Amino acid sequence: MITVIKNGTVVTADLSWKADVLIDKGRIVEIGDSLKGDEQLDATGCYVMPGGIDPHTHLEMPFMGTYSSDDFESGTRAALSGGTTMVVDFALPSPGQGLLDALQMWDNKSTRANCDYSFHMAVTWWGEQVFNEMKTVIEDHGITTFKHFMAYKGALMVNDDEMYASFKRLGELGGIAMVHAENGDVVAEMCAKLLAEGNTGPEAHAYSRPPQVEGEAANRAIMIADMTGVPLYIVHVSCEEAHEAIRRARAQGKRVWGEPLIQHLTLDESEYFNKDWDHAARRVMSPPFRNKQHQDSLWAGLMSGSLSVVATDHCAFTTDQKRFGIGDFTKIPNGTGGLEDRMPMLWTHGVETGRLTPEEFVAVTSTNIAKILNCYPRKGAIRVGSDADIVVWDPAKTKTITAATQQSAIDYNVFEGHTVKGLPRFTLTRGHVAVHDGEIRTQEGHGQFVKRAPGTPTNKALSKWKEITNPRPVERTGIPATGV
Ligand SMILES: NC(=O)NCCC(=O)O
Ligand SMILES: [Zn+2]
Ligand SMILES: [Zn+2]
Repeated sequence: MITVIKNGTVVTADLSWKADVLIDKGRIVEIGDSLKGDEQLDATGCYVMPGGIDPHTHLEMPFMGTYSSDDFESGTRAALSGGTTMVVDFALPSPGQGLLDALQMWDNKSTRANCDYSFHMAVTWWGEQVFNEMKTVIEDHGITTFKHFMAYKGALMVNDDEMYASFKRLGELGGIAMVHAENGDVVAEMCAKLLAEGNTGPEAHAYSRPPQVEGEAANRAIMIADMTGVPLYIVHVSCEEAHEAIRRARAQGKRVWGEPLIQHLTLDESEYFNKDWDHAARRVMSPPFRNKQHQDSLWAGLMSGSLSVVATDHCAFTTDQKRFGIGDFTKIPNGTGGLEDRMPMLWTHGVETGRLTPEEFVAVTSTNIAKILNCYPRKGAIRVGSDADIVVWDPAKTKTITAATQQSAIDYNVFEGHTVKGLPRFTLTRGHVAVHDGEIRTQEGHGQFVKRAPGTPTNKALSKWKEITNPRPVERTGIPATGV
C-alpha cells in the first residue's frame, strides 16, 4: 500500500517547504506536488518532520535494586504517542559481566519494541574481556557508543584509569565515548555527611549533587577524551558548569557534544522542596533539577549550538518503587520519565516562545543525533530513500499532560498539569501509522534494531588531527656519546 501525506509543510533541519510525501514499503519514495497514494493522510496546517530520536532511555533496566517500569513495549508506545520514532537504550553489564552477555539480555527484551531502536553499551568495569569484546560489539553488532558512569560509586562507576583505557580503545576502534559526568567520590562523601546530619528526605539528593560535581567531571572527561583522541558525548547536561566546559572545549576545536534533557530545561529544583514526599521523590534523578540560571544556560546552548541534542533519560519508576527510599534518600531509585512529552514540551517551551525555529527543533530532536550516531540519512531526514519515520505535527493542537491518559506504565507524570501546544496528528514508524489523530495503533514487535557503523567522519578527522599533533620523538644528529 502506498501512503501519501498531503498538503503539509515539510520541515527539515535546514529547510522548510510545502510538499506532499509519498511512502512505499516503509521508505520515502517521492517528495513533490500533487502526489497520489492508496492511503491519504491530511497534513493541512501541519509540519511534516523527521520523527524524533531519543538517544537516552533506560527501558526495563535493572537499577538500584529494582527494574525501571517501562519496558520496550510501553516505552516505545509512549515514544510514538509523542512523535518519537526511534529510541537508543543502554545495554548495561553488571560489574564483571561481559558486554556480549549483557547485549544478549537487551536483545531479548527489545523484541517487543513498537518503533526502531538502537543500543549504546555501558562500560561498568574494565579488564581484558571488556577490551576484547569492545571490538566485537562495535564491528559485528553495530554498537559504537559506550557510556561511562563517573558516578554511582560502588555500583556502576569507573575510575579515571579505567576511563582512560576504555577511551583509548574506543578511539582506536572508531567509537564514541559517552559519560555520565558527576564526581562519584565527592557525591558519596556528601551523601554520607547529609545522612549523618539527619538530611534523609528527597531534597538531600539535590544537596548531594551540586553543579560543581558535574562541572568537575565534565572537565575531567573532556581532558581524558582529548588525551586519548576519542569524540565525547556528555549525557544529561544539567548546569552551566558542565555546559561551560563543553562550550569551551568546542570553541577549542575538541570533538565534544552535550545533551540536555527536557526535564532539566523545563522543571526546576523547587520540585524537591515540595511538602509531599512522593512528589519530591518522583523527581529524583541524577543530575538533579537546577535553578533558573542553569535552565537559561541550557536554552542558550541549544540556541547557539553549543548543546546539540535534547533527550529524556527516560527511566521510569512507580511511586511504590520510589518509596524504597523513605528514611534514606540514597535508596530512592534515580530516574524520571519523559518519552511521551519531550517533543510537545520542547515545542511549547522552545518554538512557541521563539527560542528555537522549527528547523532547529528538528535538528535537536532528530537530525543532529542521527548524524552523531551515524544513522543519517536513514533516520533523522525527510529525503527520498530515508525510512518513513515521520511525525505530522499539528502546531495548533493542545493538551494538558496527565498520568491518567499517558502511555507510560507508571502512576504519575513529572509534567502533570503542564499544558502543551504542538502535538502529533500522525506518527509513522517505517511507514506504519502508529498514531492516527489521537488513536494509538502501535504494533508490538514492529521495531527493528538499527545497526551503526564505526568510523564516522568526525572519528576520521579527529584521528588524522591526533596523528599529526601527537607527541613524537625529535630526530637528532650528533647525540653526545654516553660517558663510560
Ligand atoms: N539519570 C538517572 O537518574 N537515572 C538513569 C541512569 C542514569 O542515566 O544515570
Ligand atoms: Zn546517567
Ligand atoms: Zn541515563
